[in-house]
Amino acid sequence: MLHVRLAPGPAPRNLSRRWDSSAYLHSWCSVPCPSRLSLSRAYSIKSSSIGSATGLCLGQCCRIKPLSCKCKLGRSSQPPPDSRQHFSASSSASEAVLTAQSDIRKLFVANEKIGVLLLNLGGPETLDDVQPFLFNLFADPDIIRLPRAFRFLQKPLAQFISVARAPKSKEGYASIGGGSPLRQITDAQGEALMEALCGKDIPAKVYVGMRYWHPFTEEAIEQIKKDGITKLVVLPLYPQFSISTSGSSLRLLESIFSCNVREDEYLVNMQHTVIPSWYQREGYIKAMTTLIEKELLKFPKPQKVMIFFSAHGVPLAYVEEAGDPYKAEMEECVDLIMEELEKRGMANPCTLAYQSRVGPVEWLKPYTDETIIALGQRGVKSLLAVPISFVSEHIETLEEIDVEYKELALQSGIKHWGRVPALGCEPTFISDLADAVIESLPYVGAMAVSNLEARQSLVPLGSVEELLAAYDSKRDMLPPPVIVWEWGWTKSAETWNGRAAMLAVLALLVLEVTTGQGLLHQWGILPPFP
Ligand SMILES: C=CC1=C(C)c2cc3[nH]c(cc4nc(cc5[nH]c(cc1n2)c(C)c5CCC(=O)O)C(CCC(=O)O)=C4C)c(C)c3C=C
Ligand SMILES: [Fe+2]
Repeated sequence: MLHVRLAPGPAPRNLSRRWDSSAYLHSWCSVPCPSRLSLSRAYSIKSSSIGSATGLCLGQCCRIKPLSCKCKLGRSSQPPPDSRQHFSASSSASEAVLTAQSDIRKLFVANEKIGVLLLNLGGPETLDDVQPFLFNLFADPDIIRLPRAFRFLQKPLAQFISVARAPKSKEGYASIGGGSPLRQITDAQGEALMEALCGKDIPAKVYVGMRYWHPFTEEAIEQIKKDGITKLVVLPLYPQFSISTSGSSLRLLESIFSCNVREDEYLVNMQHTVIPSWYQREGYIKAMTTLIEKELLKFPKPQKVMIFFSAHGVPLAYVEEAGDPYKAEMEECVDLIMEELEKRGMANPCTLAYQSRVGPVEWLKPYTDETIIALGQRGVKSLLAVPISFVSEHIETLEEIDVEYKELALQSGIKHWGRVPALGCEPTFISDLADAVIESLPYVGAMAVSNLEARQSLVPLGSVEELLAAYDSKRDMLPPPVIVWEWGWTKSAETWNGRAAMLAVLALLVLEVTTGQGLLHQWGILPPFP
């Protein structure tokens, strides 16, 4: 069990759009926001161990030598964590600012070395990387949930699916230049963040740890260790929390820490804090709104444009069975952006849908492709696509949205199409990330220092731990069956066909693994039977 100190959560919102997966269009309603897991806080834990990554120090100004850094101390205008508010609520003023300054100054007096670990998904850099990258992704139990009895099949199944999917994926990566731009963009964001922190008088080194490709999180932790970082802020680059993204990376960190706990004194003394999600931050919301505003103005009639938020989907069971807050956070995020747009005098209609589903199970609805067709049928003529779940350009913006969905939209009767670029290194956004890091600093190691049990795990008590615990307790369960059987080529039939195919694949794999004979061995995908 961990001790964790939570910063106060966002103030309750009293304006909320009612999101209903059966409806494509949403309207304002004055109902209180439903209670939900609030993860948008900084959690402090003293970790038992920490380790590696790619450092991005830009040089002179940001060297991890706080006292000789040319950054001036005491200019920070960040409120301390205890006084943090939801951005639409008013924040208390100068007293809070002073407390923050003195908290942060204390870190310098103690001559700490501050590190920021950016967590991201990673992407194949060449076409040859695609299949091994997919293997890493599908071998992650937070991506493919096998029943406990079938866990031994996780890797053979990952091998099978990655080989089967690689040709289609390769086509996609080939069409965007032969690889994912994710590493380059994330590195650039890391550099920009380091500069922004330095500009706010916080010398820190930024590391990038990817989940499924280079630079891997393990490498980042090794580098952090080599650099002797003493206080680490863990910042997943996903605005909204999902078990499948930030959750998976945090679980990996947890396992790295607990593997090292007995043998590594440095990691035992390392203190860190996690910022699990930050979709509600003022700078992020404003930066997104500004990007949307700019693109709207490119349409012939900006006020008539349907703003079409397209989020990466997750299987429905993550939300409904495992308590993933992803959908709730996504909906609130869209509400906040739309509120900000309204404040700026724009009252466009909007829609939220989910893209990029993979495999035979049901995913969050409405689906992006079906929604585009429905909007076309309803006579919508102008559509502005807004990728909302990720802050870098990647295959799903550059290929799926820009090519596939655009084509579908034009075929569906939409005449004017636009797409909002991903945030990348947009200055307001980067500056806000730097603020998030600074606000979390006083929490680093604040609560768990004297708690031995805190050394056992990264995932803190409170919302995140509850969330992951709930997920763990359900992860053996397959998604609920489709209860109403419909005849014909329906979604229900598709789902059942998919499940039947999945079971058949599993049965074949069991046979192969137990007998050592079959196609996968013949093709050299599985090693020869001992
Ligand atoms: C918030 C963002 C993302 C969520 C949630 C997410 C869940 C999720 N993804 C898959 C399967 C695949 N994802 C792939 C690539 C990929 N996914 C995201 C983001 C989220 N995924 C990113 C940023 C990328 C990398 C893109 C790049 O430029 O390299 C892929 C590989 C690409 C492809 O073949 O389509 C797969 C497969 C699942 C199953 C899942 C939830 C369980
Ligand atoms: Fe994905």
